[in-house]
Amino acid sequence: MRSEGMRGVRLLSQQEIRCGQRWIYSAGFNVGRALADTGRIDEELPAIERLLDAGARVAVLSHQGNGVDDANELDFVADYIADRLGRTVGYFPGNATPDAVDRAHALRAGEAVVFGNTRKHAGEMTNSAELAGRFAALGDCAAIGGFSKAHRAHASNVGLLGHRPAFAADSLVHETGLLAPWAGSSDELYSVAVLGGVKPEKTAIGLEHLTATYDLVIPGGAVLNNLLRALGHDIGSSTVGSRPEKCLQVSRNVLNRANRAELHIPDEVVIARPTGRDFADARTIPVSRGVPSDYAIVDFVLAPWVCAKLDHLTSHGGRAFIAGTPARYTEGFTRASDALLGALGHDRVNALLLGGDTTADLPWNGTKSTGGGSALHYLAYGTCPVFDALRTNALRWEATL
Ligand SMILES: Nc1ncnc2c1ncn2[C@@H]1O[C@H](COP(=O)(O)OP(=O)(O)O)[C@@H](O)[C@H]1O
Ligand SMILES: O=C(OP(=O)(O)O)[C@H](O)COP(=O)(O)O
Repeated sequence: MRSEGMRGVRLLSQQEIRCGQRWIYSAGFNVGRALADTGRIDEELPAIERLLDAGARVAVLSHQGNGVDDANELDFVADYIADRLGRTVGYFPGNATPDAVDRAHALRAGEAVVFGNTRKHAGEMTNSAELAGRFAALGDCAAIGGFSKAHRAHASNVGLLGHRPAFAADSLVHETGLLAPWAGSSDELYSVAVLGGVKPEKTAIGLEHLTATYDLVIPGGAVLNNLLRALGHDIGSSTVGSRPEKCLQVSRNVLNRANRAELHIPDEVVIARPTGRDFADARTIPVSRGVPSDYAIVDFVLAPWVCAKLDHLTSHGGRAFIAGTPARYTEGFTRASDALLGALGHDRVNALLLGGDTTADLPWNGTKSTGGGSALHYLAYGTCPVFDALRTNALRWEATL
């Protein structure tokens, strides 16, 4: 696979910023009010600060995703940015109305305003050109950050590029560079991918592609649950994620074909009964027994053969990543995750954690990517829809700016 990366993309860092210039800054904060992990905000700060230092007027656009239910508004993000940059940063709840355009026009040189959640609009996820045109009215040129949604062709990151000259923010350059050691296959480095969490990309992209390029794939979360379904096991009320039929199909395909990777299917899983608030009656059972209908899989036990492979990884060195929390870690089911983090934390292992919840949930001081699905997309295809759109945009607007 040839990685397109940032080839042909115009970079914000190489752009001269003029005082008074009106910039739209497309980010992907997608974070709860508790700000458990500020990585997705922090990585945009240097570029936003540079724009403001140069006297630009900056309209920040971002989404709060489907999983973040305690924060539909982004006022707390504006406050956090203001605090970190030591500047006044306003908040305006709308983003595609005449009022929002007025607010953007009222920006003074060197001032930023965070606009409301772009996911409020149905047209955001369908990449409506009409909605993108209304976002575009907030500025004259666009800086595209938000690596965490680079795999999504949405109005606020891809559609916008049909209307304005656009440049990749520093965060996109940083993230694609960071991921390079984990891309492709390697005959020298033993390669381990842990795929957990609940989002369908972990199966549809991660399981589908990493089984072809890595040596060992360890599924957890909904990835494991869908694989167990595909193997005919009863999984009770275990989580299967938002696209179970698609994930079941991918799981069947992977199980029925020859893969480079060995695939860990545990002999034993930890199950518990969801009570609404937490879990009761946790116990370890053989997978073959089937999960009772009122129980869910919350964790799993690494098989002895996979523990031996992890010993090989730590003694010979290699590369590894975790995309998606392997189990219900924050609810106290830490068995598989602790074992995996122990192996990945070894100094011979080049290790990475991917994604918003994964990096917020797990204790990890090593390398992190802010992208979960987007990072898997980039590792699988060597590009993401946002980079492709930025390349097209560079050709179209070459003569301007
Ligand atoms: N077996 C499981 N059942 C239900 N949820 C799980 C399970 N294992 C992990 N999870 C949940 O997955 C979530 C992370 O998933 P996801 O959003 O896909 O990760 P990321 O944001 O890192 O891409 C965590 O909050 C974790 O509680
Ligand atoms: O959190 C995100 O992705 P991730 O869970 O794959 O890390 C991105 O912000 C994308 O969110 P979305 O899946 O609501 O589009």
